[in-house]
Amino acid sequence: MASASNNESVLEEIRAQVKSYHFPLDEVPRLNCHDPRAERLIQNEEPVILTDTNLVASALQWDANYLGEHIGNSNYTVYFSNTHKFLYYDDKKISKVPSFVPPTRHQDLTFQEFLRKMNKWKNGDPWMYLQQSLNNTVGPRIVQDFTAFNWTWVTEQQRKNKWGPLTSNLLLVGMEGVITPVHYDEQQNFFAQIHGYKRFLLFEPGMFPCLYPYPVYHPHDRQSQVDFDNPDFEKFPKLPELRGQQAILAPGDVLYLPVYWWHQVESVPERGMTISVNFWYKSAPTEKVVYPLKPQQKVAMMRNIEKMICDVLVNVEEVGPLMQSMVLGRYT
Ligand SMILES: O=C(O)C(=O)C[C@H](CCCc1ccccc1)C(=O)O
Ligand SMILES: [Zn+2]
Repeated sequence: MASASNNESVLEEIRAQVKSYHFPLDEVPRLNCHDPRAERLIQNEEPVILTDTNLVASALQWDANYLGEHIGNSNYTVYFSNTHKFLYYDDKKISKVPSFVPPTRHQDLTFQEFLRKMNKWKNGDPWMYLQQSLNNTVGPRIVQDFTAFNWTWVTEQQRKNKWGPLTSNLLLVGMEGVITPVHYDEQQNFFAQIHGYKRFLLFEPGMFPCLYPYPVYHPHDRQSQVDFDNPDFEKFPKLPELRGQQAILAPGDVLYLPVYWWHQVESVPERGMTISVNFWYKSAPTEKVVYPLKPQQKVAMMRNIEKMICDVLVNVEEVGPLMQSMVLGRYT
């Protein structure tokens, strides 16, 4: 296990190597999970990198060969992209947008088939990203490692923060350099880094007006329309107001990624393949509404309003014009 100090020096090296963007980035605090400041950040639903949780200590031995040997021969969803970006889309919403062209393809492969493709990958081949919820088809050794996760700590966090049930653990195995573009999720997330280095760009929910998500009915619902590598300031005039934080995760680190917080995830280039497991929890129900509403609550409300208008109008082409006639010249 790398000592804390040389983790810090590698992280410093990576901070110097990673790409900079048009917006400023502060550093997400990196704290020992026993530090009361860490607890307070989690209670305030703010991101924090937690060290010494031992959440996935039993998996720190995982690498491509270990997984190839022990994970079993069931199928895993492997995404393919002609670029290093993997923009997620919801298959179930494609019917609503006939012109939609999926930016990635996916195939079910055994882990061993995935590894074979990885080992013979050459420039010009599609990029690959394995993304699959862990299930009971994994081999006994992986079950043992999974059982040995620090469930005491994470379950205590779930209880203290009044979260709902754990909904899934997504296993992520990415080639170096792959990127999941900026989006938000509707669940609380403890993101555990197991192998390799991942860089998160994080933006608070209140940055919604600067990130221009696709319509709720669109297959890219919850994803930003903005391409950080080619920002269109005409189409997205509030983009210059964007500012965020970055979190670089080393093996063993756990990022608390609060619900509704925007994030882009990069497997740091030239640092090898990355292996991660996330822990998605249903968020706590709103007990007592307190005014002014939090940005997260406004996002949830906007989503409900969009969904209702889509349901009533049926033809999604009419949604924009209706909302514009409601707002333009009246609220603007
Ligand atoms: O854990 C998270 O929330 C992440 O975004 C991690 C991210 C992959 C997530 C893929 C995905 C994106 C949108 C909807 C469902 C699945 C990565 O590590 O590349
Ligand atoms: Zn996400």
